[in-house]
Amino acid sequence: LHLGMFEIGKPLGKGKFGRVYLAKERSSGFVCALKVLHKSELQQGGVQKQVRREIEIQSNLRHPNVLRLYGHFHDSKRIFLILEFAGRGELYKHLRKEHRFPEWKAAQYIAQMAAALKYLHKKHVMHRDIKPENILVGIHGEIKISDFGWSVHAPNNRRQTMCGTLDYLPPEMLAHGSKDNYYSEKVDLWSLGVLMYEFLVGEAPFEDTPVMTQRRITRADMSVPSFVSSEAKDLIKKLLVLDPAKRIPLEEIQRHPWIVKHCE
Ligand SMILES: CC(C)CCNC(=O)Cn1cc(-c2ccc3c(-c4nc5ccccc5[nH]4)n[nH]c3c2)cn1
Repeated sequence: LHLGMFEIGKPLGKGKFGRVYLAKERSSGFVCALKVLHKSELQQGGVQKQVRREIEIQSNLRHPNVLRLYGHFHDSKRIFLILEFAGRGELYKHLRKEHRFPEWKAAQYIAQMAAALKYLHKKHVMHRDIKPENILVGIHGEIKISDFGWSVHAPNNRRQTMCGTLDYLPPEMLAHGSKDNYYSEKVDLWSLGVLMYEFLVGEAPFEDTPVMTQRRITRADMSVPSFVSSEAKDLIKKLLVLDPAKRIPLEEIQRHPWIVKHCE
């Protein structure tokens, strides 16, 4: 594996720790997204061990709704990640353009997210930092979750908050004031509820000033507009539950009437 075997195309995105380019593997014609990380920047950010761990984890993940990491290689200065190319790009751009998704589309996306999370949790991988900015869309309209922890930074209309948006943080990660305290994979159920709300309403349920957002999250203080169907509202209410143990489990999401109705 080395850079010469790839023909580099247009930039696909840029961020804090790296740029991503459309790339084609010369001999096979295989199209991928080639991400370039500079070792010096990783050192400065103190994240090189984390990146090695993430590469190890993601190389072993195989699911239609989880973005593939096919391989990686490096030269003296850079690390190259061979990532799956998602033919329809970033989900948040579609969401911004359409303002909000029709219920059938939101239900299909949530069903795919639940399937991806079920797969990740089974492999004891969690907290994939669920938010629209971390989701790509494949050529057949299927969603691909990725962990952009390293990259989201580009100025365009991603949520402009300091260290990434608070909107998706569950109460148990705010309560003790630090992100490092113990959390279980139930955090992903809360974030899935926030994602579902944003798909259907066009804005996050606790969107406010940073201080107010934290207060509203810890009180689960949100209201669902009347144009949202009662079945959808029922599922949102079963995900945005303060007590992690009381959130609807992934298996039950896939059997929920709102999902079944739109995913026959
Ligand atoms: C440490 C390492 C294991 C982390 C691995 N994960 C990432 O690097 C997360 N990441 C994925 C990307 C990314 C960004 C854009 C794309 C695209 C893509 N397809 C597009 C189609 C049209 C317009 C833009 C597009 N971007 N496909 N695959 C991508 C992958 C950027 N960062």
